[in-house]
Formats: sequence, structure tokens, C-alpha cells
Amino acid sequence: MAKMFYENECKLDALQGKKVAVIGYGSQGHAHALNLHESGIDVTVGLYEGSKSWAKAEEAGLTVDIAGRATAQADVVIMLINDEKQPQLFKESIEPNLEAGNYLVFAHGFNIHYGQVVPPEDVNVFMVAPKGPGHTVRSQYQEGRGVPCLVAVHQDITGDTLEVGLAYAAAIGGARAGVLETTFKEETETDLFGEQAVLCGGVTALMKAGFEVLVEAGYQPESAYFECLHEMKLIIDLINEGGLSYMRYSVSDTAEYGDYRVGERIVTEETKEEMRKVLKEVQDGTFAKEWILENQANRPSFTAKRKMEAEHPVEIVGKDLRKMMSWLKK
Ligand SMILES: NC(=O)C1=CN([C@@H]2O[C@H](COP(=O)(O)OP(=O)(O)OC[C@H]3O[C@@H](n4cnc5c(N)ncnc54)[C@H](OP(=O)(O)O)[C@@H]3O)[C@@H](O)[C@H]2O)C=CC1
Ligand SMILES: CC[C@](O)(C(C)=O)C(=O)O
Ligand SMILES: [Mg+2]
Ligand SMILES: [Mg+2]
Repeated sequence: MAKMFYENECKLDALQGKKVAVIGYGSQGHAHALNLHESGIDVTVGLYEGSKSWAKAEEAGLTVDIAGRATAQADVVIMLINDEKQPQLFKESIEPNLEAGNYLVFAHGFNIHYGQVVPPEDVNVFMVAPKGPGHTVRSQYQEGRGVPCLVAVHQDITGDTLEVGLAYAAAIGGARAGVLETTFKEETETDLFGEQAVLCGGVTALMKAGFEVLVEAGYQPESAYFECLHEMKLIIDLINEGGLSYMRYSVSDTAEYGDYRVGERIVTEETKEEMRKVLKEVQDGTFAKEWILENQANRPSFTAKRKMEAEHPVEIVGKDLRKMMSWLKK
């Protein structure tokens, strides 16, 4: 049975009086640092000399120091730099500055699960992994809402690591939506599978395929963009709010009938079989190994793919159409 925690069980007291170092100030880092700060927690952001994030964090009113010094003065240290950069920074600047009984924290289990970071035996290790992008972790917190989080304990030296983890989840807003207890293994494998097969890889492939089929058939790219990309969020918002049936209640019966008739012709048993292969590659470490080697080789295929994807016609037409929507971020 899944164990869920909500605000009444996640006491901020477990974090009161403790100093937190947030290492990194990108998508998750800025959200954690600002949410913790506004929840009354003592936060220092840890970066490196010359980081482009440094000025942003200072402009937001936060204390900033280099990662090693931020770690040395903290009780709780959360690793919010890019996964692939964490092992080196950990060895050089974090590990030498950790003290027995400190809390080392992750927002994703990759480096612990695949053995890229091996923490000293005398520190507590836990994870608070928001199930949403960092910018949403911040905007939801500001609206009095929260993004659900997963919590997991890897090492518990002082006997209170789960309580500190739950307090951390509450301080970033996650306990408003719910905190699910899990393991580093489950979080790592489900997160990698989800982002590859469904949330990022699956969704973008589906949108591009729909766009391409309409444009090939001679329809205007602008029309194809509105249909296959822009409207996706509006449909997903309804699903997020009330499940599949609420979306189906809001769309026309014509759309609902088409949904039942066609959905399984698009995501077929063959697609599910491929999803099972993707999951296997995550579980047996094939993906992790490939991503580590890609970074060691200076990201040749990642960089080429990023450039190619940015030049896709759906990106070109979308950029122009979004210029007219003043409420969207530029
Ligand atoms: N992005 C997301 O929404 C989610 C991310 N996560 C996890 O959160 C963690 C952080 O990811 P994410 O927020 O995407 O990271 P980002 O790429 O957005 O941000 C990385 C930050 O780390 C800084 N940085 C890079 N190298 C160093 C270094 N050597 N020393 C100190 N700071 C450094 C960068 O500074 P600079 O500006 O100078 O580059 C930047 O501020 C990862 O473990 C990820 O898996 C989990 C859930 C969702
Ligand atoms: C879906 C991508 C994600 O796992 C996330 C925002 O939850 C990530 O790694 O950024
Ligand atoms: Mg995720
Ligand atoms: Mg992820």
C-alpha cells in the first residue's frame, strides 16, 4: 500500500534551526532555494566562480557562496546541479566539506542508484523528488499550491532522516499536493522511463508526427500547430484537473467517439512492446551507461540532436504564433 504524507504529517520543525545549502540555481535550484527561504528556512546557494546563475540568485535576495564553502556551513546539502556533473563536484567540493550527521539530499536518484556518487557512511542521505519541472515547483508554491514529491531514505544515521525529508518536502510546497514514500531505485527507474517514453520523448514524438502528417497532406502549418501542439496543453489541463473522464466530458461527443475509435490504433501493442524495451534499458543500466559515456565524449549526439530538433518546422511556426500571445513567456 502506497504511503502518502500531507501537510499535517510533515512538520517544518524538523528543519528549523538547520542551515540548508542548495547547490545549483537552475530549474530546480532556484525553486527550492526561494521556496525554502520563503518558508523561513536558512538557505545559502552554492555555485562556482563565474556561474551565470550567481547574479540571478543574489538579485533574488539570496546568500550565495562557492559550493564547498556553502556545504561546510550547512547541515543539509541538496545537489541541484546537472546529474552528469554531480559526481565530479561531489568528489572535489561536497564530500570534503560534509560532517558526520549531515544530510545529503538529491532531487533524482540517478547518481546514487547507478553508483556514481558514494556518500560517506556517517551522513544521512535522502531524496525529495518533485514530480514536475522546477519552474512549476516555484510558480505553484507562489500560488499557494504545490507539486507532488517523492521521498526516499538511503542512509539514516541520526534516526530522523525521514522527518527531515518530509519537512523539506513541506518547505518547498510538495506536502500541499502529497508526498509519496518510495526508494531511490523506484524513483530513478520510473522517472527515467516516464520522461523518455511518455512525458518528453513520447509526447513530442506524437505532436511532431501529427503535425507532419497534416502538413504533408497540404494543410497550413499554422493550423497543424494549433491542432497538434498548442491545444495539447489545454486538453492535458482538463485531464490533470479531473482525469480522463473530465476531459471526455468537456470535449464534444464526436471527439470522444473518435478518441475511443482511434487511440489504440496509434499507441499499439507494438508501441507498448517498445516501452517495455525502454524500461529494460533503464533497469539494466544500458541507458545510464550510454548517458555517462555521451557526456565523457563531450555530448556529440546530444548536441547534434538538440540543433536538429530546434530547426523542426513545428518550432519555426510556433515561435511566430506565440509572439501574438502576450501572456506567454518569451
Ligand atoms: N529540471 C527539472 O525540473 C527536474 C530536475 N530534477 C533533478 O534536479 C537536479 C538539477 O537539475 P536541473 O534543475 O534541471 O539543473 P539545471 O541544468 O537547470 O541547473 C544546473 C545548475 O547548476 C549549476 N552548476 C553547474 N555546474 C556547477 C558546478 N560545478 N558547481 C556549482 N554549480 C554548478 C548551474 O550554473 P550555471 O548557470 O552557471 O550553468 C545551474 O545553476 C538533477 O538531479 C535533476 O535530475 C528532478 C526533477 C525535475
Ligand atoms: C519529465 C522530466 C523530469 O523528470 C521532470 C521535470 O520531472 C526531469 O528530469 O526534468
Ligand atoms: Mg521527473
Ligand atoms: Mg527526470
